[in-house]
Amino acid sequence: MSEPTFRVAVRGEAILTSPRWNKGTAFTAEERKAFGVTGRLPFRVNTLDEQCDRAYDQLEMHESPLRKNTFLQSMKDQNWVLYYSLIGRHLKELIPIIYTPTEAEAISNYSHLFRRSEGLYLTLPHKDSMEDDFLEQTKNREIDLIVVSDAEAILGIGDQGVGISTAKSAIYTLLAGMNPSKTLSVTLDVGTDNEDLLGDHLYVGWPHGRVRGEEYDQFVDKFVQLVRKHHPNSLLHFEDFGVNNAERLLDLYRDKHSVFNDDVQGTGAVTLACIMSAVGVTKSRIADQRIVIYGAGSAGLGIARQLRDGMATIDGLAPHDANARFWLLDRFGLIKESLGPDKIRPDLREFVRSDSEWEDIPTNERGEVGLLEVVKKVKPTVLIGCSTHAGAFTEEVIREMAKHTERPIILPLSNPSKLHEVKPQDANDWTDGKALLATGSPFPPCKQPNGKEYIVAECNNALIYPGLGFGAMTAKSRCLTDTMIIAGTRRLASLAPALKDPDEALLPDFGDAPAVNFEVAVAVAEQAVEEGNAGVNWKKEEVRQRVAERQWKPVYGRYEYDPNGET
Ligand SMILES: NC(=O)c1ccc[n+]([C@@H]2O[C@H](COP(=O)([O-])OP(=O)(O)OC[C@H]3O[C@@H](n4cnc5c(N)ncnc54)[C@H](O)[C@@H]3O)[C@@H](O)[C@H]2O)c1
Ligand SMILES: O=C(O)C[C@H](O)C(=O)O
Ligand SMILES: [Mn+2]
Repeated sequence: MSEPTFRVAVRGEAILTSPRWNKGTAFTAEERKAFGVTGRLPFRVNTLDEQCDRAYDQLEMHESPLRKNTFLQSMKDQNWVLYYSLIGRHLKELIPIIYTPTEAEAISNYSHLFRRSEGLYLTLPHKDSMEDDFLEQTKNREIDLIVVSDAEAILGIGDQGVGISTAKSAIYTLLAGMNPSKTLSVTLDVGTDNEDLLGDHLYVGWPHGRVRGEEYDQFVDKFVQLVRKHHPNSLLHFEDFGVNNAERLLDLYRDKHSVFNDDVQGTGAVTLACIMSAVGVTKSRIADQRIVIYGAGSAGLGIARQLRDGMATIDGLAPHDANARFWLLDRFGLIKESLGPDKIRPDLREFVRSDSEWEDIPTNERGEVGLLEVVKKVKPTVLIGCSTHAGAFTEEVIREMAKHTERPIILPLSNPSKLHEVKPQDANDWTDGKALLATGSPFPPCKQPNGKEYIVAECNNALIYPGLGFGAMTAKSRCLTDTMIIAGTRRLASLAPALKDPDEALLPDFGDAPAVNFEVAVAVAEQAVEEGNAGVNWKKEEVRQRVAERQWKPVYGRYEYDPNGET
């Protein structure tokens, strides 16, 4: 690959403190002179490889994953090329450090680990100056992607006040090649109901109860309108909003802007790909599955809808018949009619079971039907957990499921790892190695009764969302349609190792996540072209090359000083 040349306007101390332009010891002698930093750097010029070796040695000195996370975060603040190259070279080892599970620990300690601000913080008491604050950071910038979170439901660890959007956008760069200078991470700080944070004198967010209702809606709307006005072609990615806002905001804005909710749509898509792979192993169809979903929040609903749509588009089942293949449970047990509107969100309506089916089934003292009873009656072929309830899939539940199903498909998806509904090794042991497993965070392989190892796939939305977003962005699509998402999902499913060998993992390895997300992006962009949503004039045959050309790679390139160049 030939080295790109950049005309850069930043010089002196400013270039050394710019994570976008800083090369540290890799500035050449000519560049040091041109940018006025000869006296600010030690003599030796290093290659990027040498810098990565040094950085990796330094990383190794930190023992705990959280300290490694902090070290890498500092490196991101100093030098993007080095940060992304280092992680790219040790992807499998370092994704769990910057992403799940370690990011959960980093976010819950955000105020104590805080060193340097990153991205944009829009705080409710500053709502009147929101446009100025927004423009201060974004004017004259081309922005392709905005990741926004109000941090109400961070992974499974709940309300964190300020948090996750930066890790999610770093994953876009690492796994899809999104240019980091064209991404913006936004925290909408509307307060927090987390008492620990409110009582912590070091808490850096707005120390106020979480604002809800009309005031919240107006605040979010003001932000979305700014995005639409100033960056009409950007993709707006919503992350970890609370269950009462996630789907609602998606529905509100999906016709007006290219929006994507990762917990609903990204999780739905990766899980559909995983189930497509699993039914390949069991030689059945998605439409034949009986699916129990434990935890009917954003992820649970997104998964139910995506699998239901998969039954319809892939197997031709009528949507109504497809709905009947699902049993959803939440904290009040099985979602059935008699729970009433207080306990059933309106968006769950299509999956509510009728009471008459459950009349003779034992309940608890509150009249709720628990998971074990549901498994006994339904005899599910698929059991999915997105409840944040660690250990909910007990030995009794798993053994009961395995009694009726030759190869139970079991996906404990709650993150981080400690919140998984069942440990994969336990599910493996309790099913005599028959379970087809995937988890939300990385786990080591299971030891099988026959002495072999079973690789547990990581069914995490990061296997697909970067590609979905990058595909839509490169094709300049006005929206990210359901059909584009299905195209990406099918492409991901087609890459599943289990398709070639049923003893292999249900999804591709995370070490291959960049290649996988590239394929997803190509499929999404092809679909956008085909359905007439693309804002580019590409033929379908050229999409692959065009997507590849637009990927940002962590290489330094040559710099020439130009006072009118890039900043
Ligand atoms: N693997 C992935 O890619 C992925 C993607 C999204 C979410 N998740 C994980 O799924 C979990 C849920 O995320 P979400 O965004 O849907 O959150 P959410 O807050 O929208 O939903 C959680 C749901 O679980 C329910 N719940 C809580 N305790 C329960 C219990 N004891 N029994 C039954 N239901 C219970 C809640 O009432 C809520 O409806 C989190 O742990 C998150 O990390 C994983
Ligand atoms: O962030 C993740 O690891 C996946 C998912 O979006 C989640 O909320 O758990
Ligand atoms: Mn999430």
